[in-house]
Amino acid sequence: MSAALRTEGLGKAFTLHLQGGTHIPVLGGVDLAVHAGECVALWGPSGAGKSTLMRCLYGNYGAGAGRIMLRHRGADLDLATADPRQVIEVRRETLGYVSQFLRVIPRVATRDIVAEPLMARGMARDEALDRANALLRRLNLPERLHGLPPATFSGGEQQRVNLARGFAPFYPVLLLDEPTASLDAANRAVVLDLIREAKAAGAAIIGIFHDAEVREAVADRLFDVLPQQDAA
Ligand SMILES: Nc1ncnc2c1ncn2[C@@H]1O[C@H](COP(=O)(O)OP(=O)(O)OP(=O)(O)O)[C@@H](O)[C@H]1O
Repeated sequence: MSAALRTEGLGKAFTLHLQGGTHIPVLGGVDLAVHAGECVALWGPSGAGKSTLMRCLYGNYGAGAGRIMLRHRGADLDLATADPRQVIEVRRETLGYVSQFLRVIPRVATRDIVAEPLMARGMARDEALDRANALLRRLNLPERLHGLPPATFSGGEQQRVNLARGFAPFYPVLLLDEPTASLDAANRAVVLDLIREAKAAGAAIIGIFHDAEVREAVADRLFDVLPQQDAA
């Protein structure tokens, strides 16, 4: 069976235009393949490029080299060369991303932020809000907060809003950047269950998990991200 997501020779470097054009190679020759129902943990020292790889996979950073082949609508699509319209469609249907920090949309209530990706797929508003509230409850976010914009929420509360939004629809490929970093033990356990359920439903998951307990609980294998100076 073909991988849900695979990279071929993926490379990424940054050029610091304000620092005399300093060139920083971060990723080179990355060949990663993740299949349905498995969770791969990115592994490597601080600064190796794990978050950069995640952002390339989601299309937030353009790839400098190589291909990012995503199984989308039954065919392989190269995200490295996909046009913006395709990227929007891919993010709606196939590829989810729970980043470390919630990007707060001013004045939008928490339950609407969580329900939005469901409605984008055509779910009726009432049903989407029910699912949003249920997930927020499961993540122990107090009911009184569901109707408020999350701008003033604590770090852990915002992370749970982000998680509820990321797990609300089923994504065949899900990227998780430190999904439990700001959470207490009880909520960490809920997130582990959500990850296990997504895997059981067939999601291919790529994660950065600094917490060893979390990593050992959900990751099927590690993928080494090597600092470029070491890899050269
Ligand atoms: N937008 C950017 N512009 C310039 N350099 C960047 C940019 N983003 C990341 N880098 C550099 O790329 C390297 C890899 O950073 P990245 O955040 O991907 O590492 P990481 O493996 O996720 O680290 P950590 O485990 O500490 O979070 C670092 O040297 C960082 O300074």
